Amino acid sequence: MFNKVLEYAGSYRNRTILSGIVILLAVLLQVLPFLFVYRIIKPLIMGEAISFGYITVCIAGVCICLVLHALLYVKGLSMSHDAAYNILMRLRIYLQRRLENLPMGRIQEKGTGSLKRMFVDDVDSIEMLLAHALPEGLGNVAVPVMVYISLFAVDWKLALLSMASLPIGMAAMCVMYAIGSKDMSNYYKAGKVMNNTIIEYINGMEVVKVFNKDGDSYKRYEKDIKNYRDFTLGWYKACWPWMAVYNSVLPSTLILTLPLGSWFVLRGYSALPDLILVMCLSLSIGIPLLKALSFIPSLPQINYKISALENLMNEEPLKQTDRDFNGDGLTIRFTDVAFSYEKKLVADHINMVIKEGQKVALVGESGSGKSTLAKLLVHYYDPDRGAITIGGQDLRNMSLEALTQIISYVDQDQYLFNTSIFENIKIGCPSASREQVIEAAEKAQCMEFIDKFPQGIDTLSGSGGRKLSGGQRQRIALARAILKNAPIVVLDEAMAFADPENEDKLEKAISEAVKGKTLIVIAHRLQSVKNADMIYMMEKGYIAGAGTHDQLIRECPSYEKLWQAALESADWKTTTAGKDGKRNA
Ligand SMILES: Nc1ncnc2c1ncn2[C@@H]1O[C@H](COP(=O)(O)OP(=O)(O)OP(=O)(O)O)[C@@H](O)[C@H]1O
Repeated sequence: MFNKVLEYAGSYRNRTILSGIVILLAVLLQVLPFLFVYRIIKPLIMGEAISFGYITVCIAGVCICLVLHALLYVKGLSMSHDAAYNILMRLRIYLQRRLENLPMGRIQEKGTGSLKRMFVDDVDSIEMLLAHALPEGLGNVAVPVMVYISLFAVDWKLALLSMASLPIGMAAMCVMYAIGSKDMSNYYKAGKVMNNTIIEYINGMEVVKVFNKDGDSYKRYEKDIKNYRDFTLGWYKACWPWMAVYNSVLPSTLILTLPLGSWFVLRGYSALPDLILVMCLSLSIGIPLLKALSFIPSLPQINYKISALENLMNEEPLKQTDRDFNGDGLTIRFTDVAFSYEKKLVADHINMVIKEGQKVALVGESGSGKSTLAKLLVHYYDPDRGAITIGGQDLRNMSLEALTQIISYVDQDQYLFNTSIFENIKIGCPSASREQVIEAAEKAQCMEFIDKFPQGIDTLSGSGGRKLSGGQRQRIALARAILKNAPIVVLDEAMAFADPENEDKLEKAISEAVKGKTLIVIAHRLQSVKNADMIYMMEKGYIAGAGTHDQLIRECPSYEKLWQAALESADWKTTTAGKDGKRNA
C-alpha cells in the first residue's frame, strides 16, 4: 500500500522518509525518560546512596527529552504534512492526465459523483496514510521493537514475560483486519450508492417536484443513507470487539512481568535491578504501541481506496498518437466497425462511406445505435473491431486535438461554463476577435435573445447554462461550431429542444453552421433529413439500409415504416394545431 502511493511521490518520497526518521527520534526521546526514572528508582530500591544533585540531573534529563520530543514530533509532522499535500497534488494532477487520456465516453459513464469522490475524498484519505500512518506508525512501531531487543539483552526471561500480551493482541488485530477488509467492498459500495443518490436527488429535484414525487424520491434517498449507516455501523460493530481486545491487551506489558518477574527474583532466576529496568522500559512502550495501533482500523479503507484509484489509472487509455491530421481529403470511412458497451454489442458490421461535402443522416428507432456511431466518429470510444478513417488516416493514428480541429460535434446537451455567453461561444476558437464571436452569434440566431439581456453577450450564462433555455443553449453550441469552422460537422439531435417558436431559427442556425461542410446529422424528425445526400437506416446496431430517401422508401421496409410513422405523427400534430389555432408541426 505504502509503495503504491510512494510511486507517485517523486521528489517528496525522501521527505516522507525523512519525516519518519525525525518522528522515530522523537519517539526514542519519549522512551528515554523511563531510563532516567530507572536510574533514580533502582538505587532507592537497592538501598544505594544517591545525591540530590544526581536526582536533579536525571530530572533535567527527563525534561530535556520531553521538550526535544515535542519539538521533533512537531517538526516531523510538519515535514510529513508538507510532503503529503504535495504528493496529493501530484496524484491529482496525475489522475487528471490519466483521465484526459481515457475515452470521453468512459469518463461520462463514470458520472460526476464517483469522479468527484475519487478526486476529492479518496485522494484526501491518503493524507492520513502519508502524513500520519507512515511516519508516525513506523516510528511508533520501530521504537518498541528496539526496546524489546534491548530487554532481551538485559534478561531474556523477563523480556519474554513483557511480550506475553503480544500474541493475543496481534491475533485480535489480524482478525479485525481480516473482517475490515472482507466487508470493505460492501461498505465502499454502500457509500458509492449513497453518493450517487444524493447527487441524483439534487439534480433531479426539479423533475421530482413537477411530478409531485417528493415522497418516492425521498424514500430512495432515505433508504440509501440508512443503508450506508447500517453498513458502516455493522462494519464497525464487527470490528469494535477485536479493536477493544488489542487496544487493551497489547499495551499491558506488565500483565505477566510483575507477578512472574517478582517470583523469578524471589527464586533467584532474575536480578531485582533487571526486573526494575524491564518494568520501566515495558511501561515506556505502551504509549507508542497504542499510537501505532490507532492507525490500523483505517488501513483497510485506505487500501481499498488506493486500489480504486489504481483501477482508474490502469484503465485502458484511448488509442491515439501525437500525429497531426494529414489525410488525403476528408472522406469518412467506417470499415466493419463493431462496438459494445461493457459486454452489450450495440453496433456491428458497420460499413459507411461519407464523401467530403456530403450531407448524411443517421436515422432509426431509439436505441438503434445512431449516437454511438457519432461518438465513435468523434473518438469518444475506440471501436472493438474495424477502423474509422478520415482521408484514409485512422482516428487512432492521429491526436485527439488533430481530430477535434477537423470535426465539430454538437449533441443535445452542450455544456455551458459559468462565464459570459461571449466566452462560451469563444471556446469554439479561442483566438477569435470580439467581432468574429458576435458574427458567429448572429449566424446562429443567438442575437435575438442575447440583445434582450441588459448585459447582452457579456451576460453570465449560469452554471451549466442554467439561465438559458434548452433551445438557446443549442444555438450557442451552434455558434461555437460556426466560429470553429471545422470542415466536418456532426449534429446529434440538434433540434431536440426546438419548440415551434425557435425551430425555424435553429434550422437557419444549422444551415449556417454546415454551409459547404461535410454534415453527419442524427435526427428523429425524418422530414428534416429527407433531402440528405445519403441516409443510413440503423436497426438494432446494424445498418438496415443506405441510400437517398426515395431509394430507401422503395428498398428498405423498416425505413418505409419509420417514414409512415413520421407522416402520421405530423398529421396528428397538424390536426391538433388546427384545433387550437397554433402551429405545431
Ligand atoms: N454509456 C452507455 N452504457 C451502456 N449502454 C449504453 C450507453 N449508451 C448507450 N447505450 C445503449 O446502447 C444502445 C444504443 O444507444 P444509442 O444512444 O447509440 O442509440 P440511439 O439510436 O442514438 O438512441 P436515441 O435515438 O434514443 O438517442 C442502446 O441500447 C443504449 O441503451
